[in-house]
Amino acid sequence: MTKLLVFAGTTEGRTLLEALSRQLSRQTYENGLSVFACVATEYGKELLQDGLDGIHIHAGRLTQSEMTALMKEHCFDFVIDTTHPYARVVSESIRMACAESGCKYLRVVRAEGRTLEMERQNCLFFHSHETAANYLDENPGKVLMTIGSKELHHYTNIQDYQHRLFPRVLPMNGVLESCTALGFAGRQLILMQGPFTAEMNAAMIRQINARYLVTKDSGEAGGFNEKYEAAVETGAQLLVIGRAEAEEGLSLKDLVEFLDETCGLTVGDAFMPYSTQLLEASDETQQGDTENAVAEKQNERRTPEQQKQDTGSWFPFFTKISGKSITVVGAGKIAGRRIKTLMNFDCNVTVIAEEAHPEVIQLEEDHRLTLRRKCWETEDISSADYVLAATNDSSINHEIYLECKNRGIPVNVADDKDKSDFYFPGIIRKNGVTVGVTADGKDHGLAKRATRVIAQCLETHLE
Ligand SMILES: C[C@@]1(CC(=O)O)C2=NC(=C\c3[nH]c(c(CCC(=O)O)c3CC(=O)O)Cc3[nH]c(c(CC(=O)O)c3CCC(=O)O)/C=C3\N/C(=C\2)[C@@H](CCC(=O)O)[C@]3(C)CC(=O)O)/[C@H]1CCC(=O)O
Ligand SMILES: NC(=O)c1ccc[n+]([C@@H]2O[C@H](COP(=O)([O-])OP(=O)(O)OC[C@H]3O[C@@H](n4cnc5c(N)ncnc54)[C@H](O)[C@@H]3O)[C@@H](O)[C@H]2O)c1
Repeated sequence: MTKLLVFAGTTEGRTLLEALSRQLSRQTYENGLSVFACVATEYGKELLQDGLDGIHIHAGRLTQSEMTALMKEHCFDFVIDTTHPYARVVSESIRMACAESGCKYLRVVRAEGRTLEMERQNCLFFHSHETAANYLDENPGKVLMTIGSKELHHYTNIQDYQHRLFPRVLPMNGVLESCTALGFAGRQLILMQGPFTAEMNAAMIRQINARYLVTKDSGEAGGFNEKYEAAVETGAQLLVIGRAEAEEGLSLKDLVEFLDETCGLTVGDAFMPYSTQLLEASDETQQGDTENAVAEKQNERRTPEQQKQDTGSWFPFFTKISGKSITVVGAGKIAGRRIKTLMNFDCNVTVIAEEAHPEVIQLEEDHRLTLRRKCWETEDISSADYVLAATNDSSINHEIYLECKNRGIPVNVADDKDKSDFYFPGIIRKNGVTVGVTADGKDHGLAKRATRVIAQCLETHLE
């Protein structure tokens, strides 16, 4: 009998547990494997909700002595630590508890240092302040800067930085002077000394309506965890500059190989690299029949019927948008997101909406679009080359659709894909490359995840 305890809470943890769960479902004898999992956070619990048959999951933070007690009670052969790279305190406790209970400790580290899981949680990593500044220059929205004052000058090339950036710096005369010299006015500056709690960070993000939080890869002492938690909670994107020092341990693949060899298991058979897993996770969990899904995915040979199903219905022509007029009806959550994306392209955006998202209002104040605060009327689209119908009233969206058909204007209807002439893709722009992502309108969550994965990949690999 092999008894495993897995401290999860990251994508690696979930991937490992799913593979172990598949191993358990294949087990024909009783005394082969038993798996106990611990997750500390709500997020970890959410990730683990589906598809983990046969695994006992404990949710909630354990103290070191509770860990030791659990380990002594179950006499685990191996305790596998896949906790977050920034959760150093937790790793340390697990290590100590293993030493006290005599269980063998195995640490899983990320091959690339990080982090599809963090990417999903709104993190982007940059090697230098320059590349982060370039990114911010290309992506609109307010920014809470928590890198101190010495490196701030890297960010003054960002268009409109005096309005977009809110540096949080130490309350010292010299610091204030250097920030003022860089062109930051009093209303942009937050002069406060830390440490800051996650709640405090979140409140500041909300107060300035920041879309981004910029931090150095400072580890615990720099309050990284509190910033990370605040970013996750508010939905702000965390831009992390620099790399944390590498941690020692096994990659997930090596760990699985080790388990298979040492314990006579075949976990590796059901193991897919987690980037693949991430993309495929939703169909897998929805289908429930994970065994079949894995077998199918591993089978390269496809029947003609399957190949037909794989044929895309949406071709990514890249359309010349320069100088074109795009009318967006609605300025809420969805329209707002799309308008922000359009701001990275050279087109004339006109927005028709009764109520507008604050960021759209800000864009109007910055003269980057035309906003007409009114009810939609047919004439509003008369000069449009493309129309996005994104009000929260489906009958209005339908009217817009009919009017566009009447006038031969290509239209996108946010609440009914069957009425759309074009889909709005997930978009990434990096170093002059534009990527558009579609899942053929069949799975928006998948399109979103794929967009995140590709963005991360370009961020890491495209110089
Ligand atoms: C890629 C992305 C671009 C963008 O929107 O910027 C995008 N949807 C995204 C996210 C998303 N969409 C939805 C959710 C809620 C959760 C869920 O239901 O899963 C989430 C998740 C979220 O918001 O987090 C709900 C939803 N979406 C559509 C309908 C109506 C329908 O299906 O008929 C409904 C139900 C509405 C309702 O309930 O009334 C339709 C469309 N959405 C499309 C694009 C088009 C092609 C998609 C494709 O290629 O597969 C398509 C077909 C037509 C179009 O609108 O162009 C973006 C990811 C951006 C990113 O990377 O963050
Ligand atoms: N395609 C997608 O990715 C996706 C995702 C989620 C939701 N949706 C759909 O998108 C639509 C918009 O959702 P939301 O969350 O942005 O809504 P929202 O409530 O945040 O915003 C609605 C916007 O429409 C405006 N509006 C309503 N009636 C209007 C009218 N007659 N004239 C002018 N403006 C009008 C409002 O003033 C507001 O700006 C919904 O139909 C929703 O079902 C699409």
